[in-house]
Amino acid sequence: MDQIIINDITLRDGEQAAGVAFNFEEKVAIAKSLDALGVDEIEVGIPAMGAEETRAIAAIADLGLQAKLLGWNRAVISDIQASISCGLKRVHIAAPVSGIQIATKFHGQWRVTLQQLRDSISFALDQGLWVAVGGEDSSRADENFLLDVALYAEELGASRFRFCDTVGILDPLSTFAKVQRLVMALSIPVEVHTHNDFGLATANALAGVQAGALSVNTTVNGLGERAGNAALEEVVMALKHIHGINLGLDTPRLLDLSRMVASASGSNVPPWKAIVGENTFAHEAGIHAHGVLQNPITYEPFAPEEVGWERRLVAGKHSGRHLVFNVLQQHGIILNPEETTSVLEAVRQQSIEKKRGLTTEELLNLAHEKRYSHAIR
Ligand SMILES: CC(=O)SCCNC(=O)CCNC(=O)[C@H](O)C(C)(C)COP(=O)(O)OP(=O)(O)OC[C@H]1O[C@@H](n2cnc3c(N)ncnc32)[C@H](O)[C@@H]1OP(=O)(O)O
Ligand SMILES: O=C(O)CCC(=O)C(=O)O
Repeated sequence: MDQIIINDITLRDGEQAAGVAFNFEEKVAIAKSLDALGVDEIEVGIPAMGAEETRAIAAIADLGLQAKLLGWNRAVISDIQASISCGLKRVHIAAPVSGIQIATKFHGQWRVTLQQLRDSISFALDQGLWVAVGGEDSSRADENFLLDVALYAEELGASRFRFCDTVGILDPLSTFAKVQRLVMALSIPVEVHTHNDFGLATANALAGVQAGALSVNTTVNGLGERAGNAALEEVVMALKHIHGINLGLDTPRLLDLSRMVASASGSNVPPWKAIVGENTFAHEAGIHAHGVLQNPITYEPFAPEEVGWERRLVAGKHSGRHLVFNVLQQHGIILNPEETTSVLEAVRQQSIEKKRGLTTEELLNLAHEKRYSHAIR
């Protein structure tokens, strides 16, 4: 399998999540962090949105980042002009391809859709731009029409075609079949763009890659329209550890990037969120901790340091003797078996009362109390 390109769209589809609005500084900082991580491409936003957005995009274009920058455009010449005025050299041009969307946006006039696509691609190429084309709602499009539009875009000079599962209705098998059909028919690379409406965005993105897509759209934390997009951190780590495709990104930066985007989007990451959630490398359950203490891979798919985390042992309702003994030992307290059992019982009780795991300080206090009560017995 060739090198896979990550085209991160946090600054475009990510920011389209309802209620999310990055300011100038946040957009620039996120672009810099994506670049430092090593993503190949960044879809920086939608220049047609107007002055504030173009100011941020132009500032990002001025940074001289390694990553290639793309502006998102409708198949409308004024959108492309706005991209050019930001200093962008690459444009993504989107056209609806499903009957549903052509009915809504172009009153069912598919010829007009194709004319607008042709005019905007030709205009962009005449201006010396690199052009990618997106088939919006590809997954619900008639497959022959989709293929015709993609071939038409290729013939007009587009350098890549984006297959969009715009409302996230595919599963990995159907994604594979639809993407493979395009890959086999086109000479230009195919990009896969997936949504998480049924929780399948990452799985579908990976299926797209397995089908031959050479480029994947991702967003940090999976931020995006409705239930979001394929999460950057999930796609990158799954490609590496499930499919053996190491993109060479500086993955220990993923955690800080996730926190930056969570803060800028005002959307906290749930603790159980893959890769960047705070429980990803936390172990409370006795059997897990017992295993991890001997060999971390017993209950971890890869080392926490790879993505910026440290492993944590949390004393709580489900803990066992080994965890309690070990955490206290790390703090210089060696308990005998009787004391350990007694601390463990108290941990369970307190955890239920507090409805959370205990902090290290709370565990240490408990250990001191129990030791003292055993000593004076
Ligand atoms: C699946 C996706 O994520 S697509 C990206 C969606 N992102 C956004 O919408 C966020 C940014 N959007 C905006 O700021 C605005 O919608 C703008 C600036 C693009 C357009 O704003 P407005 O002129 O006020 O139009 P509005 O948003 O109400 O309607 C969208 C218009 O774009 C048209 N349109 C939608 N998609 C396309 C397309 N791919 N190509 C050409 N025209 C399109 C619609 O038919 C409608 O046209 P009309 O004004 O002639 O009826
Ligand atoms: O780029 C396109 O064609 C549309 C992308 C998109 O955001 C979507 O289809 O969900």
